[in-house]
Amino acid sequence: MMELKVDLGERSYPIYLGEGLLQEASAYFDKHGISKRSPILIVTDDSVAGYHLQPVKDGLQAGGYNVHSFVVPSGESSKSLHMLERIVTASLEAGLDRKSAIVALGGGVVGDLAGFAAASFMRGIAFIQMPTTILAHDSSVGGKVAVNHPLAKNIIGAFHQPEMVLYDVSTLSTLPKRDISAGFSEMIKHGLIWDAEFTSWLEENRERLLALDPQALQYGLYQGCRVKSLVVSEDERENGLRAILNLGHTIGHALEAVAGYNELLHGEAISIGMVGSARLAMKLGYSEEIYTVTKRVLQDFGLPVRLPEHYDTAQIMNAMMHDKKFKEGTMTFVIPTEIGRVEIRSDVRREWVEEVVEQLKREA
Ligand SMILES: NC(=O)c1ccc[n+]([C@@H]2O[C@H](COP(=O)([O-])OP(=O)(O)OC[C@H]3O[C@@H](n4cnc5c(N)ncnc54)[C@H](O)[C@@H]3O)[C@@H](O)[C@H]2O)c1
Ligand SMILES: O=C(O)C(=O)C[C@@H](O)[C@H](O)[C@H](O)COP(=O)(O)O
Ligand SMILES: [Zn+2]
Repeated sequence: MMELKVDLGERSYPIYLGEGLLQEASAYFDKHGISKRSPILIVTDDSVAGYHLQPVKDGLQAGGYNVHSFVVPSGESSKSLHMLERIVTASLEAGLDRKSAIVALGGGVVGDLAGFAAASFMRGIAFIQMPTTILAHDSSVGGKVAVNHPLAKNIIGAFHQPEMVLYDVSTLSTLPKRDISAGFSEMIKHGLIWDAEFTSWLEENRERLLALDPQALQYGLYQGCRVKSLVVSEDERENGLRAILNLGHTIGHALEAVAGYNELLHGEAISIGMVGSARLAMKLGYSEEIYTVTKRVLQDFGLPVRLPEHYDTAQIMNAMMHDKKFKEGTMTFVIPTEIGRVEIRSDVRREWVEEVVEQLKREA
């Protein structure tokens, strides 16, 4: 088992990463003082539930915890106010109180949704992340929790840090192929924004990673979590540095919203968005090499780099105005300046963005 700390003063917490951790959930809950006298609610989705809900429930019940569960349909559409209300109903029916915890067992959708339920129920109760996707090495760390609005991604949310992240990597073996690739999109992002060596390592170890070789996978997840926790520890509430974690997201989030959250997976939209950011970097005078490497590594991991023709550029431009980095009438982009380095730029011209969106439709 490997352990990393997210260093946030009194809100600090550990990320436990290893095989078979879900079977030991009860011992971790004991270690973190989770109450046995107040009910716990596990939120999961209908795919994950089939594999992991019962064993996790059984283990916690055997350890003396009073466990309830709520299962949402799998997919991005569950990150909605409607589903949030249903979780609150389930929490009230199960008798959750201010000493209760909500547990997210699943990928980023369940993590963001259950986390926002924990942040808002009774104005905030304890929250535990049990990630089951590769992408969730990103989403389970850092405390950003939210649901979507039809017009804007993650626009109703909060910062609410978990008590711990219990990352059982043996759950990843049942992931569908498309979600494996999508998960690597955020891992590649962590390399591109922070660590050129890690980016090269990802390229060199692509085959092992895509085959879910346990050693390679755990190293990759550890490095991804490390970058994420370093950045979050510096700037918990995105007053500055944390925005670098948004590489590819200004365009990517707009694509997800325009498509009604049911066409591109988050990791896929971010992949296209990162190629867009590399193209914007060229317009700002940075080298073509950044674009070439970004596109190559994403394509090698089976990720899309081309925007399907039917996406309307004007709609994408409008959706980008709802980005949380859009302030005082100015769009802000995370721009790669070399592999492993990015800059936050507010001097990107609107016509360049339009051109880049059109270029993304012709990406080979
Ligand atoms: N809060 C953050 O900092 C943050 C960071 C990155 C992404 N996100 C959010 O995360 C979401 C995407 O997360 P995701 O890619 O994990 O999506 P997801 O939660 O929808 O999971 C992907 C798919 O895999 C299935 N699944 C999950 N675990 C499985 C397992 N072990 N075996 C088999 N199937 C499994 C799910 O049912 C789903 O169909 C987006 O909503 C994105 O906005 C949040
Ligand atoms: O944790 C962050 O900060 C990130 O930007 C990580 C992103 O991968 C993630 O998709 C996040 O939810 C985006 O944040 P948002 O504030 O743009 O909604
Ligand atoms: Zn993301």
